[in-house]
Amino acid sequence: MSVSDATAWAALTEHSATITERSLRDLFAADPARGTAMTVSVGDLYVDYSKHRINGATMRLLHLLARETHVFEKRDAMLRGERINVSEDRPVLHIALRKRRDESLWLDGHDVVPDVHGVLDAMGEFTDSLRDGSWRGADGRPITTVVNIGIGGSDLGPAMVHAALREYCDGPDVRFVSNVDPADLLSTLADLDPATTLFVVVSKTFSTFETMANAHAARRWLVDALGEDAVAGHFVAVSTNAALVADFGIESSNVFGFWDWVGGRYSVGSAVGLSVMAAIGRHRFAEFLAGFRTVDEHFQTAPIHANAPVILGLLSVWYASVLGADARAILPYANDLARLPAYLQQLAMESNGKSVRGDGTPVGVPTGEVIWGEAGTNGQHAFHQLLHQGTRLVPADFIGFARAGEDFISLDGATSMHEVLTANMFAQSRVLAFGKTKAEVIADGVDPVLAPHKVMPGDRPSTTILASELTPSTLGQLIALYEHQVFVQGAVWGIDSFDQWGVELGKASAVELAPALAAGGGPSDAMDSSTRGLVAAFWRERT
Ligand SMILES: O=P(O)(O)OC[C@H]1O[C@H](O)[C@H](O)[C@@H](O)[C@@H]1O
Repeated sequence: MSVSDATAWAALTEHSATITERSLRDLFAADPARGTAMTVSVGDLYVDYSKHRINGATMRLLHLLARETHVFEKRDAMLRGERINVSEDRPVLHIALRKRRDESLWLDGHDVVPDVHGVLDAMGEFTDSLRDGSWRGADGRPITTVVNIGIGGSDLGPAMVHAALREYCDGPDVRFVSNVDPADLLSTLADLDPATTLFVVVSKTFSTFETMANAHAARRWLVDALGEDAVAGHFVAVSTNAALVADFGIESSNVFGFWDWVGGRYSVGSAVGLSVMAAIGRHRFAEFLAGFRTVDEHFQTAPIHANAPVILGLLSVWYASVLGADARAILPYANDLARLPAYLQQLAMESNGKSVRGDGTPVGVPTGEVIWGEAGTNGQHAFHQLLHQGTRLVPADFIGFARAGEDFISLDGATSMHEVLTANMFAQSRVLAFGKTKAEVIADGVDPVLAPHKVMPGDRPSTTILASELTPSTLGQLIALYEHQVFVQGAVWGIDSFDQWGVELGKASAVELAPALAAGGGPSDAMDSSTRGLVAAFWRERT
């Protein structure tokens, strides 16, 4: 059944007209307990969804929608290892990465948990040797810098997590190179000594052009300085493709594997997190995985009305598909989470930016939102104007923490900077929701002619996720919360959230075009007139 055929769908569409006539001021006045009732706790995360354009009836209809679209059956099919990634004929088992050693998860008669822990143990031994200095580079000195080379899921996850856990990084310096733009690699290597640098080449397929180009360039940089024999001590790989890693010249003992049932954008808890483990150590990495597990277990067991990823997934469907919101803002009030919006862009948009369902038929309703955002308070001085007074509906996710690792006293000598930061986060969601009427503006003494400019419309929805502190565990919880939210969206829409065919044609087209830009190339009549013009302009500017 297509989502638009569900009984709940017609009911939600009808209900949307009446609920959006009611302001959030009105809804809060009608139910004094709303601000605490419309909340859910999972692990260390307190999730407040009271500032959404919903009431109890909306939630009941959304629950019906989840039942009619078999969200829980689809979740259970994923957990049983069924091949729910239909277009690639693969199971989807990133939750296995977070299982405890004493648990099991059977796939085709084989328990994959011992495999997962075997790789984690190997990662632990390797990263211990980097961290204690016993892994020696070509001239006998310990490694001081790890350079992670990867792109997409092989970069965004480890880069985001490494930045987020800045306060926990006590191992070698870790840097990230992803772009095929030579500027990325050059700027990263500029101040490095090859003898104390180790490269981690991360690629699920080990055939991604950008990663292979950067890895080969890095190899040349190293070999030019230290000779061919140095490669073994300065390159390790993370991949599912052992054969291609061997062709590159990395020893099999220096390869950390994972499996095709881990999607790239769901892989930061696998060996793809090797650089993170090097930075924070294996015990902190275990805490990170335990954080995921807390939310995995909640997703599997919590009833529908108290299941945080289910609630958040259904709310995002409500906005994207029923109320017509095209975008969602991710606003972490934590500078160390500055890369979270980029990470969630891949997680959400590559998963659910689809138009057809698993069986190839059209979805029939708008799907994945445009995800964007910036760390607070920076965004307040840039784009929050549009959120507050613009014409578009952009639900926002505010993410903040009760405690800061380190803090400074603020300007008034009494409040800390972290307290001011958090006050800003609470204030933004409050003003977005409740606004300021024309009468209130005029009551402040504003000239009635100018008052419309200062009216704050309100009724701008948001979720607030408040955690105790940004730690490996709470970060794992937050990521798992979003992973499962994305799952719930895809389940309602009936799409395959685990493939990414939309990125393939662009890659093939770049390969086809590259010779036209290389020596001896140039525009050709076979090209469309725009591409021909661009290639001609490229050559004009070159010569
Ligand atoms: O890890 P790799 O195989 O190198 O893939 C890296 C990335 O490239 C692909 O184009 C996909 O769009 C991403 O989902 C993937 O994470």
